[in-house]
Amino acid sequence: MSQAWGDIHARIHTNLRQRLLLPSTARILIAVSGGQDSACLLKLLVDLKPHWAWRLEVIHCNHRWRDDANDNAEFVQALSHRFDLPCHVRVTEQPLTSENQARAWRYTVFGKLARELGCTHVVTGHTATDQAETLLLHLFRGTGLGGLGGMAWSRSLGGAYPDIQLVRPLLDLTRPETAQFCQEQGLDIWLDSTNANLNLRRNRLRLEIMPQLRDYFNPQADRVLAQTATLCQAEQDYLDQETQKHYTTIVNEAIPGLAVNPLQTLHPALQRRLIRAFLQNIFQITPQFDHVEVISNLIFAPKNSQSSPLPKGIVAWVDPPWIKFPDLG
Ligand SMILES: Nc1ncnc2c1ncn2[C@@H]1O[C@H](COP(=O)(O)OP(=O)(O)OP(=O)(O)O)[C@@H](O)[C@H]1O
Repeated sequence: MSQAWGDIHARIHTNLRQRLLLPSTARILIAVSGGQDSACLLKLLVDLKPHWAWRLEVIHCNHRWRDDANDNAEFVQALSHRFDLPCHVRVTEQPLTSENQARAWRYTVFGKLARELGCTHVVTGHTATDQAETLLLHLFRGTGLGGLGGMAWSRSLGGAYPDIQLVRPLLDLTRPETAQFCQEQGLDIWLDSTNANLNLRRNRLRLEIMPQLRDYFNPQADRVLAQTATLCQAEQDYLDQETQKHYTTIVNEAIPGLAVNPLQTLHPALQRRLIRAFLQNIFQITPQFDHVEVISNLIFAPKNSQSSPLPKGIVAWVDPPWIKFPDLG
């Protein structure tokens, strides 16, 4: 056993044990695109299977995006058969026009198949590098704490499949590590031609910017950014709870308005969150930073002060003890 294999094997095993990610004897559906991360995931679970007595199955989703999509599916089937695992391929019937749509379709497929097969867990090959890239993409786009939160190690698949857990056992491995693992294991990987397209922001980040961050700023850049994402997630969860706690005291949906006096006593972070939640719930708008600031500025403003217009032409005004908003019915 090579050093790297032993090291990664032990790290995954420890994470599985300490975080209670995948119980012994569980029936597990492994999501495999054929890329280096999910190939690494597949091999690691196969290696660890004797210890945990899992039953493993593989799912590959064919988005029909590329001419070689069928070859990609056959590649995953061959990889699965090499390890004696049943492989299920699902092909989309409707054309998928965006990454988000494709992801939503994949997760429905995962849930449906897991239910059919009696699998309690679906696992994906998301890594610390994915966490780091997502955090940077959100930062550049402009975001609050919410956009900086990382993916969880384990969560319910949700929707129609709340009883099925989505687990990401590789969240503290980096892409360079999964690449090295695949190479040392002599594991063929499927090279997705679209991954080389530098017009896609994530590819630019993955192929050019992340290597520079590792070389010039911190060799552990992926991991420290992923840790930041984890911290942001926890703080986001806490602030969400606090927002919920104050919402009914501050918000009057019938007026509709915000109660100025209790709002004045809160920290600006909570004030902003309450305003955002109010605008979303009452007016179904997704407020930008400036929209929330415009309302924040009314919290200590004199009577009859007005905001500049928000989306849908909404203008708020101060009428103590309320900041009032128009009733759009
Ligand atoms: N077509 C697919 N079929 C099954 N699972 C998929 C598919 N695409 C992605 N996944 C799952 O989601 C995870 C993250 O997807 P993402 O698109 O970030 O990875 P990728 O670049 O396609 O490939 P990989 O992560 O395997 O290197 C994958 O590791 C895999 O577990």
